[in-house]
Amino acid sequence: MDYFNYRNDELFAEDVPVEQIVKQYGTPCYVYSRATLERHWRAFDSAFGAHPHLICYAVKANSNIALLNLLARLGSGFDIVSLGELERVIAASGAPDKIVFSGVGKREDEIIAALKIGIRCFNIEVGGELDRINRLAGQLGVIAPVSFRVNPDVDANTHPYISTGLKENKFGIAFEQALSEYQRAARMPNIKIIGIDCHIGSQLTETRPFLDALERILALVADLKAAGIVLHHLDLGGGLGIRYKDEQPPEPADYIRAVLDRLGEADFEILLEPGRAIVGNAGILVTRVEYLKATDHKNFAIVDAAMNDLVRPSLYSAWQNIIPVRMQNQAAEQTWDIVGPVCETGDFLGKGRTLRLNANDLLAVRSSGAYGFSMSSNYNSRPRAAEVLVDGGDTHLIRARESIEQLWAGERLLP
Ligand SMILES: Cc1ncc(COP(=O)(O)O)c(C=O)c1O
Ligand SMILES: N[C@@H](CCCC[NH3+])C(=O)O
Repeated sequence: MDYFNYRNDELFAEDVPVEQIVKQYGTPCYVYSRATLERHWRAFDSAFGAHPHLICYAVKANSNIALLNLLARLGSGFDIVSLGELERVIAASGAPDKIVFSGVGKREDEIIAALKIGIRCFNIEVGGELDRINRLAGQLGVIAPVSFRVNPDVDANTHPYISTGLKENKFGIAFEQALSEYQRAARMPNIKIIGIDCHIGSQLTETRPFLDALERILALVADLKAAGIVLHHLDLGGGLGIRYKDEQPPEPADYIRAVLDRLGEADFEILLEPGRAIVGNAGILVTRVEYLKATDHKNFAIVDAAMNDLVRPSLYSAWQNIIPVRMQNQAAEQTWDIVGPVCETGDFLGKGRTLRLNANDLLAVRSSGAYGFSMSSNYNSRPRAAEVLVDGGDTHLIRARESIEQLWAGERLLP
């Protein structure tokens, strides 16, 4: 359920006609719904009831500071993977002690910044990172709170590019090495072990792989306890999928109930790092049809958004629904490839879509709130799209469309 619906054949974002947003801000344009974003976050948070927990929204899914700030106001924590994301959370008034820092390649300056600001936890993904954090914490005279991201080697049953919990993936400490890494950490003077972490992949549509991973993690937790290492929290990562087409992912409440049922009396604080499930269906990408091009083989609708704005179709062959902003019956129904202006054959937003189209029509690509703007680029020297947040009947420009001059800001001619 979201808040992008038709009223009298016209698409609305909450109470605002999408056409009105386009008149004000142009295309291509990302449009987000505050009500949807907040409802999705609360669905995770409330499912825990009284069980100690922290929802750490995965900033990479959509890192606009207005959205981060709305989540911070709800009490959200944040899962970050870079200094840039750390600074975004701070700029959005996120609480440092609710930040967990994931990622396989944390640089020294990133670790130092996180230690200085006092984040909740480092999710360590490689042995050398433990040594580095211990050394830098010592230099700063602080104790670093850590957990290890363990690779449980379970099949998340998702697209191979977004599966992260198999032993051939680069992520996390190998399951077999985890115990000895924890023991090594326990001997370090500037390290405090507080938890364990895993994240097995993204766009998961079943509960089973999550529970398989949890089983592996709990086995390790028992081994750690036997070795005298007691944990405060379990971080089960993100990855819960959304409906793009006909997927039927579990509701957050179903997933969380299954986790809590399995935990029984165990009173670990549970951390989750959902990204897509919170913001994916809270956003659309609005684009205008520039030209219609019919050939003997195919019909192309050439639109003004492209793979630089939304790369998921090109990168993962991801299917996202494309719908008209205004339903109309004048044009004949035909099958279209919806393509962008970028000079790549792989530049498409959707293929084989049956639509009634005229040049100049507006289209909305649904489910674009996650990994849409945050993965956008300037390829072909295309300024990045505007981002607009709708709140009931109000619209807020939360990121201005990039100007042409911004494209080469920072570049220099030789003297
Ligand atoms: C460590 C980590 N946590 C959380 C997420 C968020 O994943 P999702 O957007 O699928 O919930 C990701 C991305 O897959 C990740 O790599
Ligand atoms: N960017 C991917 C998901 C990767 C998640 C990052 N760990 C997508 O659009 O589906």
